[in-house]
Amino acid sequence: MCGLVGIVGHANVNLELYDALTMLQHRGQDAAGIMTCHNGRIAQQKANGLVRDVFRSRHMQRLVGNVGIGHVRYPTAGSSGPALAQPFYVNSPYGIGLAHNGNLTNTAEVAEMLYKSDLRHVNTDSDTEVLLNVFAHELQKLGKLVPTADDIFEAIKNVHKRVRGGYSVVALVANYGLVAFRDPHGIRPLVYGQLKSEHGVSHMVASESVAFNVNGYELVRDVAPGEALFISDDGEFFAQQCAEETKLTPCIFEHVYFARPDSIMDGISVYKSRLRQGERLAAKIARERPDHDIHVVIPIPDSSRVAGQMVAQNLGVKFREGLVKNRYIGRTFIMPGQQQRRKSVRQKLNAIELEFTGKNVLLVDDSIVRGTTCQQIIQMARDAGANKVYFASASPAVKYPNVYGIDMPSANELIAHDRTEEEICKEIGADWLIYQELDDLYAASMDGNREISRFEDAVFTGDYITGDVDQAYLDSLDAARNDLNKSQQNIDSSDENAVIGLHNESDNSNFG
Ligand SMILES: O=P(O)(O)OC[C@H]1O[C@H](OP(=O)(O)OP(=O)(O)O)[C@H](O)[C@@H]1O
Ligand SMILES: NC(=O)CC[C@H](N)C(=O)O
Ligand SMILES: [Mg+2]
Repeated sequence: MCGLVGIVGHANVNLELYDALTMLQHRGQDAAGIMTCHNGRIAQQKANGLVRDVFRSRHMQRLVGNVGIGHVRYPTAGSSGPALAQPFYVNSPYGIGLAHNGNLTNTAEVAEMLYKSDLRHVNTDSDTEVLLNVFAHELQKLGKLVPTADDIFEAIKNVHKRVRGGYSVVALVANYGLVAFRDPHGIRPLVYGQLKSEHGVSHMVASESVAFNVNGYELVRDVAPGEALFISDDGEFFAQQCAEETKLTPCIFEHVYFARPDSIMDGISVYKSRLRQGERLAAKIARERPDHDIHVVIPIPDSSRVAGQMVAQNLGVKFREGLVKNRYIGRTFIMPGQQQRRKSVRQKLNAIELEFTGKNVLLVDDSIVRGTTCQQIIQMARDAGANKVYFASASPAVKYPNVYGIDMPSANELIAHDRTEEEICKEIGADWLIYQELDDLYAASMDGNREISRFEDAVFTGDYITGDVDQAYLDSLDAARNDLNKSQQNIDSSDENAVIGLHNESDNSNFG
């Protein structure tokens, strides 16, 4: 998952972009980038690392302009090397920078068309570079020296016809303004907000509404599936539906894990959705184990805290923070390799022994994906002297790959793939395991927005809503991105002879 932001303001927007990216850091820890435009000149800084490490004051001084975009990256295509950090840039037409959250499912075929029919060169394995070139080509075809909002929307209509998958996008068109659009299913989130001041209205588009809060912007609405926004350099706002068929089908995993609880997406408070997940999970536990002997409920920080509280409250059992999180370690699930993930769980979480010793403990997590976290935490609970260790997941078993922007490419790496619940329970070393029902997970989110009748839920069901994902595609994704191959790609990309971004700064040192 990546995080996006785009702003059209009245003065330099670099600091607002930076603050927004820090609020979106949980969506991508691999690389960060900001691109701004002033008097037709584009400036950018992007590199591997966290937001606080990538941008120094000397970069901020150069990132001038009242229009800009920003990105934090969690790779789902190509390596995690610096050449694939976003935004991407193309010089023709106009000079366009683009950042993307999601994943295209027909990248290979579109890349081939770009080369053979559109005569465009793509220099990396990034699906985002492909997406940018499709947008640029469709704009170029219109042959306008000065594009109107309608021209931009026309180009986006053609982008929707050519690409498949999940994509929320922000783009900067030099001298003209900010563009934002969302795929026809609205798989990845995108929200629009405003700040009214004595200078007029400033506009912001972002992955999550928390990016508005830090900057004092008000959430106005979600960008609709298939819809595009264009905000000109001088703040004129245009919006148009650009897809022929649309149906809001947002990713349910945002509500389980990815989004911050203080965000509101597609009209749903993520916090309330997680509270309801906890209520529903407690009800299932009470049904299945009316005479349970749980002494204490302990959440696995961070993401399961909210659901965990409701599980405890509704079961009438004590809630205790028995695991302390090291605040300087990031999210483990979105780290690129299994070795790094495994090590991070131990660095990140530490048990308070007295909450475990001699007790029957119910550990609650939001999800079990590869099983890295729960296996280690269950062992920690035993080492701390727990009597019985039960485990509850606030989402159903994750059995199938994700192809729309979450890096779960390989079914074989998922602990629940081809295993029964009993086998999973044994594998993770728990005394008992319970999963949320899919209907209950749905209800927890739908109660926040009754207009949504379906979520993108393929990791639980294997049903891919874009209709183009077949076994051959899943096999090729697995081959390209399983942990072993990915680590090789990442070694290759860190080689000093590896391709570096053509428009990158040569100096990415962190001093100054
Ligand atoms: O089964 P696994 O492969 O271990 O993946 C699932 C775990 O990973 C995530 O935590 P993470 O540490 O990434 O972030 P968090 O602090 O937001 O919970 C998620 O919340 C689960 O705890
Ligand atoms: N997680 C994402 O949204 C990834 C965006 C894009 N596919 C990349 O790999 O850079
Ligand atoms: Mg977690």
